[in-house]
Amino acid sequence: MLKIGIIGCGFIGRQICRAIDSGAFNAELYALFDSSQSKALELAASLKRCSPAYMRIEELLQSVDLVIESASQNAVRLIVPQALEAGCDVMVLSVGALADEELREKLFRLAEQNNCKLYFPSGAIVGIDGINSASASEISSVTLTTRKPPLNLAGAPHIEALGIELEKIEKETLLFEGPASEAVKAFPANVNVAATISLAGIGFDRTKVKVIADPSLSRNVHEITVEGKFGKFFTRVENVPSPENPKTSYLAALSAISTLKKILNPVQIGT
Ligand SMILES: NC(=O)C1=CN([C@@H]2O[C@H](COP(=O)(O)OP(=O)(O)OC[C@H]3O[C@@H](n4cnc5c(N)ncnc54)[C@H](OP(=O)(O)O)[C@@H]3O)[C@@H](O)[C@H]2O)C=CC1
Ligand SMILES: O=C([O-])CC(=O)C(=O)O
Repeated sequence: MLKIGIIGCGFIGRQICRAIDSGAFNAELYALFDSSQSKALELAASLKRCSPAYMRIEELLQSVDLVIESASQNAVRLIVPQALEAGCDVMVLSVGALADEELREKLFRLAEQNNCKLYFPSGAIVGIDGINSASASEISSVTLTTRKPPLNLAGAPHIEALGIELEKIEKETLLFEGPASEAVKAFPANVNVAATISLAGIGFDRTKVKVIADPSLSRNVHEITVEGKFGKFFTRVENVPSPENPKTSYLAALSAISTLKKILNPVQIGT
């Protein structure tokens, strides 16, 4: 049975643990790790069927088959290379870390050398299936427009660097416009989706991103427009934010759970 280790026991990590704990998967939730040991222990104690152990990273990587990173871009930089070197498959949620070309090439090389799989769930967006299909031919442009309630953007380096007072925003306001390579650094906990789109499509420099704060919204809205030889498509999702971490949409956790299902299931649907 596939042994799973979860790195990061926040909103997404908890949702994945609960899904495995429901008994829906033929997999064992074997180990947890979080920078807060008490958070991981609390999560483990809340589960009914599974009894994952809290482990040091080195021990966890020697014990599991699949590592699910649901922590931070920093965790991707520090832990994912070690996980691949240890022969683990890895699912990455903090995809924005892959804007760093050196890290991206290192991870792809390690995955190949160690015969491991790297999984990037669709996360909080809809349309990755279409981008995957379209990229079998030529894509000419990809644009992501992300709209969030202003306070869901709190703490982002871009907001802090410019001293933007989010609570004073009274109407729809464009806060950022630029390539995905810059967007994921400016908003590392808000537009990981831009990185996933870049990986699937035309890369971090050609993928254009707009981030808009909109006080009339209660949901996190992502729109994608893609044009290429196939024609053109537009997707829009209005995501319910997690009550525990409103920067993150519920759909992102569901997409990780769905990716796990896909990994375990012999029947594959969609691109
Ligand atoms: N791909 C996508 O579409 C999406 C990706 N995300 C990303 O997924 C990740 C998880 O999201 P979410 O569950 O909402 O986040 P949370 O903040 O709710 O949980 C993350 C947890 O991981 C811990 N953590 C952070 N860094 C490390 C580390 N280096 N080692 C161990 N633990 C660490 C945090 O601890 P502490 O609080 O102490 O830092 C926290 O407990 C985030 O990076 C988020 O930006 C989110 C939404 C969509
Ligand atoms: O959950 C969302 O709406 C998107 C998000 O935070 C991210 O991509 O980092």
